[in-house]
Amino acid sequence: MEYQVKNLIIGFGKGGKTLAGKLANQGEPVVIIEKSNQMYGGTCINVGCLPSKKLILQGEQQVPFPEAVHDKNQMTSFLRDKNYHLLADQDLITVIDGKARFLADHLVEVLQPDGSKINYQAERIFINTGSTPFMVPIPGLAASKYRIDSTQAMDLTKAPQHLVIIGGGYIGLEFASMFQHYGSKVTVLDHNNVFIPREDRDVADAVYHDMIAEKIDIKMNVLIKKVNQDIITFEQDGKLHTITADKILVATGRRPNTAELGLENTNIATDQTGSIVVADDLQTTVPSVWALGDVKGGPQFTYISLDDQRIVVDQLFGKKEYKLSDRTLVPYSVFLTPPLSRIGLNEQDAKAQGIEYKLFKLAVAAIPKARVMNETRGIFKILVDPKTDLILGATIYAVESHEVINLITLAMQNNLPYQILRDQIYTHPTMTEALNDVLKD
Ligand SMILES: Cc1cc2nc3c(=O)[nH]c(=O)nc-3n(C[C@H](O)[C@H](O)[C@H](O)COP(=O)(O)OP(=O)(O)OC[C@H]3O[C@@H](n4cnc5c(N)ncnc54)[C@H](O)[C@@H]3O)c2cc1C
Ligand SMILES: NC(=O)c1ccc[n+]([C@@H]2O[C@H](COP(=O)([O-])OP(=O)(O)OC[C@H]3O[C@@H](n4cnc5c(N)ncnc54)[C@H](O)[C@@H]3O)[C@@H](O)[C@H]2O)c1
Repeated sequence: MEYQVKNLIIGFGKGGKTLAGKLANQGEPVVIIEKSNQMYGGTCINVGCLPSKKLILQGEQQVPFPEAVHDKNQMTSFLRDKNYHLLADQDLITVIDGKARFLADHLVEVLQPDGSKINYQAERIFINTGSTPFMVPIPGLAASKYRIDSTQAMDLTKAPQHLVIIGGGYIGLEFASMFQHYGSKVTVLDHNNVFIPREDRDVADAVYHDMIAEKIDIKMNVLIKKVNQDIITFEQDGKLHTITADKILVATGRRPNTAELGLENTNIATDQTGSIVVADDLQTTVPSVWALGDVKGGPQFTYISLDDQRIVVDQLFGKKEYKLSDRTLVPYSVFLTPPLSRIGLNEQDAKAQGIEYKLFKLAVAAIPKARVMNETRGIFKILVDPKTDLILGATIYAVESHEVINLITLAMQNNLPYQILRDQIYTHPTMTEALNDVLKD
């Protein structure tokens, strides 16, 4: 069977689902294809941000792990159902279960769960297929029955006694902190010789020492030689070591979901990482085929996928002004306890780029709300341009930093001098009000 459609979206991720709603609001019909009925709404709500943050919070609140997993599952199934109906209940939107694959530039085949196939010839195609965990080629790792990914880690029936995590990036550190709260002994193995290398050393040292103080074992500069089921052999400082794990969580990055998309049948180009190559307006190398979110490479965050959708909508229905190159400020938060958040430049970037800066720094212990919350660890660092008074960047390692960072981003985005944040009336007691003090000359 072959259908002609105006808009075809492959993947029910953040960008794709939001775009589907916008297209329908413009009176246009849309077909959206999703390969798994457990993934309506995409990675974030089902197996990514929201379930992990729910488990992190419940771990901090000392909820027993099985209960926390149960609550997490209730939340994800509620959100999945809500997301499905938000689209499927609209007259102009058709949600199709099935795996999509290109047969030609504008021709897509969908393999449905019952084995039947439908073809769609589409005027416009939007690829939003996300990413999948990348399996490092360590001998024996793929065959180990102790190996899990982040999705499986969040569905365990009990917290492992000894969790070994390969990779000390976002997932590795967030899950290390989370499982430590559920009572697991946690060891993190990372091949980098520097811990969280993109951060300033004083901040990284503070995070490292706080994690070590919580008995999380972090081993850097590690070369993993082999995995024999639950035994991991690695080299560090020229010596061979072995450790035994109840579970081995592989958190060594995620790669775009392009391998099974049939792109070899098209003129859609990918780069050496498998990411779809896009222009500044997010069109691929085939006109009227766009890529949004993780699948196009670059930062892998839900809010990037959402913002990609803004670029596409602006091309289709707006002033055609908003482009990828306009997105210069992207904040992030690593949800440790306490969280580490960042926007713009830090000291090491400023020095490397020869940018002059004035540094404002405050220990979290000086903030009343931190005392109220019994979480006095961490630091605020804000860099300001001494000539213009504009904020160059901020790193906040502090409880609630994931909220405060958004206010600083807003100030930077709107070119507000730092004095505006310094002299603002803030509610009390809050972590935000620390900006009154941290920015004092
Ligand atoms: C454990 C974890 C925690 C995270 N925490 C955060 C966080 O706190 N904050 C944050 O911003 N980001 C976080 N992320 C990253 C974030 O989840 C992703 O960047 C984001 O979800 C990517 O969205 P997307 O729109 O690109 O695609 P996705 O949401 O991944 O959607 C892609 C969809 O396409 C479907 N699909 C794939 N191939 C096909 C095909 N051939 N045919 C049909 N359908 C297909 C998939 O099933 C999926 O539903 C986290 C990720 C993980 C794994
Ligand atoms: N809070 C958030 O926004 C959040 C949370 C979780 C995930 N995410 C997203 O998910 C993506 C994937 O997360 P991730 O942690 O898997 O990837 P990552 O790129 O953040 O970290 C991967 C880590 O694995 C290490 N590594 C790679 N190969 C290794 C090897 N052979 N041996 C030992 N260590 C090795 C790297 O040095 C790095 O520290 C991230 O890029 C992030 O954007 C975001």
